[in-house]
Amino acid sequence: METTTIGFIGLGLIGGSIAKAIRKFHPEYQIMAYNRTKDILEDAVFDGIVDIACTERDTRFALCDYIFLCATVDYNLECLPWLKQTIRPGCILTDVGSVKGEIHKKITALDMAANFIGGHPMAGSEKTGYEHSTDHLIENAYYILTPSEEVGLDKIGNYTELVSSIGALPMILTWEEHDYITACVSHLPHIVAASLVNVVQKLDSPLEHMKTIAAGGFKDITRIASSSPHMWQQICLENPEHISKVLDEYIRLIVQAKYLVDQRDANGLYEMFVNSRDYRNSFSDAPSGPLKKSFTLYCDVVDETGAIATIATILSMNGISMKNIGILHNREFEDGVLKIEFYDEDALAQAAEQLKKRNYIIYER
Ligand SMILES: NC(=O)C1=CN([C@@H]2O[C@H](COP(=O)(O)OP(=O)(O)OC[C@H]3O[C@@H](n4cnc5c(N)ncnc54)[C@H](O)[C@@H]3O)[C@@H](O)[C@H]2O)C=CC1
Ligand SMILES: O=C(O)C(=O)Cc1ccc(O)cc1
Repeated sequence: METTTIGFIGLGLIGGSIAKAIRKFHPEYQIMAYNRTKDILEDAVFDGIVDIACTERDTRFALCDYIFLCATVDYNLECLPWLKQTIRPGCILTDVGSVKGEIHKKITALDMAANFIGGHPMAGSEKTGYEHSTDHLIENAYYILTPSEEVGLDKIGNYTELVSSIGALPMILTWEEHDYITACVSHLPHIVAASLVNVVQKLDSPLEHMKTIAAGGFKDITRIASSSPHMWQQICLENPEHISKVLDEYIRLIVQAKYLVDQRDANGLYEMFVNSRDYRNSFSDAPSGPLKKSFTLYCDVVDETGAIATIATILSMNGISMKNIGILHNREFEDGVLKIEFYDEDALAQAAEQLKKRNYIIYER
């Protein structure tokens, strides 16, 4: 039986991470890629991630069962007319862009809808480039699929399975739903983070006291302000109506907050914070989906020799088996935490209890 062939146009943070995840879970698949920077392709071949390094408009893309468009939005769009002439009839063409409207409109205009399923992994980082890609970036993250209306159910089924098989959680939405939802939970937060950082820059004195003492809360809420300015510029330009609509509501809430402050409205202010606290606490940080539930805790550790061994010893002395242990560096835990995975809920609860007893700071998700 012929093996599945997957093509990538653009092999940066997201393309590289998807390619690495496919290599991890489907080592037998054939992966081909084109990237503007040749060195990246050479690295990916050297890493064993890519089998075939392609040139621009390489005719070998005709062999692909899936093609992931993971370059910049404008380049992805630019490739479509050529892809229309190149792909084979059964090929699933997909992208990873943060906004879906523009590509769907272009796909329809080019009469390519029978092959196109938009994609958007809801995971990323403020860093870009293949060198920051990992095989676990999209693990346990929602992966939104926006099938074109003309795409067959068999293709949707196959693509959904592929997404699940590489550890992500597929969720099907229309592109309109996608663009409205992400305007609120992804695009607005980036604008808010940028504005917060800019307000400090504007109001701070030459001695930069504000910048110096900005504490954990400020850093948490503005971490995403370090993301790629070019990428977020493009996202805002691609999704202006939805972003403007959610900004209207956000500005209304900010004006209301100012009014409560100006009025010294103790009850109103309290209500505002109670409401946001309770609603935030009701968010699930651990997405549930077709994947097996994972029983994981995160623990702050001092960066010194033996710190991990001490924790491992505490757990084993209490008869608690670990499935996995390792240092995790991501945007949420800026300085790195120890991630410990257990086999079941009971082991997780016991481990949390034992570590808290010894004053370790534990985060459960
Ligand atoms: N960065 C993030 O956190 C997330 C990004 N996305 C989406 O993924 C897409 C890609 O983002 P990243 O992977 O972060 O960017 P990136 O900058 O890491 O990767 C883009 C890749 O495309 C290549 N490229 C750019 N122009 C090209 C051209 N003309 N020809 C060939 N290759 C070209 C670059 O060399 C680079 O390797 C964006 O559209 C973004 O909306 C989606 C989810 C998360
Ligand atoms: O939640 C965010 O905005 C992120 O930090 C990572 C990210 C960036 C861009 C996306 O399209 C999806 C996820």
